[in-house]
Amino acid sequence: MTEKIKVVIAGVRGKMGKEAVKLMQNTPHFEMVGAIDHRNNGKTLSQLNGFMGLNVPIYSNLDHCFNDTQPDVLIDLTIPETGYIHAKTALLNHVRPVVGTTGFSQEQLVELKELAEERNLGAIIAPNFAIGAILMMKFSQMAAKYFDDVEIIEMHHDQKLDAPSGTGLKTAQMITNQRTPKRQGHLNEKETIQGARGADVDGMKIHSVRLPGLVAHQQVMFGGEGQMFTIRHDSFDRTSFMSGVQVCVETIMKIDTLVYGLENILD
Ligand SMILES: NC(=O)C1=CN([C@@H]2O[C@H](COP(=O)(O)OP(=O)(O)OC[C@H]3O[C@@H](n4cnc5c(N)ncnc54)[C@H](OP(=O)(O)O)[C@@H]3O)[C@@H](O)[C@H]2O)C=CC1
Ligand SMILES: O=C(O)C1=N[C@H](C(=O)O)C[C@H](O)C1
Repeated sequence: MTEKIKVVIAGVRGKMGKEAVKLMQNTPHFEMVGAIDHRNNGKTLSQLNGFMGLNVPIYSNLDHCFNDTQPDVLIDLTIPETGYIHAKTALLNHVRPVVGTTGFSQEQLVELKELAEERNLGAIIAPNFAIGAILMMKFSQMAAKYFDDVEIIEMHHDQKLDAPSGTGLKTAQMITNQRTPKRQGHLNEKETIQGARGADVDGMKIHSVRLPGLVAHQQVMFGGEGQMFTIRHDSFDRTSFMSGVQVCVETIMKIDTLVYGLENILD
């Protein structure tokens, strides 16, 4: 019998955290050994609303949690500043981080990659766990070879902290690998209200929409002579992310470097 993968989840009370806990319960080869929650140190999950019967210890301090529970993997679903500290602390404790939290800087990604490689540990930072979103990004990268003019519109719920979204930023980076930098729009274009034309990556634009009712949506629009090509993905429910989380937890046990983006580990 293969051994179970022992997992700690940070951000358990959050929208993504709750789904990740269900994934643990429904996956026989995963075992949730601890939870990180800055408000409920010392309790067990079963003492919180919505986690009936789950006798999992809660910690606010990662070092204590790792020392007591000896996990293989940390899944982080918190906020940008905390997610970065959690990923770093995990690697320093020989625990492999699967990070869904978005909003990391380029410097933070480089630092975590160096740390993972120094320690020969797997680490995955996945701006989007949904397979449809990965395909949207890959197809956008393909299309960018033929269209230089592109605008990314990412749309999320209004509780989101980071803008642009991790997915929007990753899409722009993937397109940049194919597209010759080009300043889009009219040469003399002027914003009469700052920000009207969106964020700029090598002359391509990213627009962030935040509205109640949305979950996670993105469309990538390519314009050419007399034509428009639009690639769109919608996550209507956070269950859409969970098969990707599962693949990450399984894969991270077999790699010894940091992978940024699920597209790099899917067959
Ligand atoms: N990669 C992907 O596919 C996806 C990534 N995300 C990302 O995942 C992250 C979480 O999203 P979501 O679940 O919607 O957000 P929520 O706001 O619903 O959940 C965040 C959770 O993190 C907790 N938290 C905040 N600070 C700390 C801390 N210092 N220590 C421990 N826990 C902390 C919050 O607790 P409290 O409420 O008490 O502050 C809350 O329970 C975001 O960065 C989001 O962008 C989201 C969806 C998909
Ligand atoms: O905050 C969210 O909700 C999401 N965050 C990720 C992102 O920033 O791209 C993934 C998904 O879009 C949902």
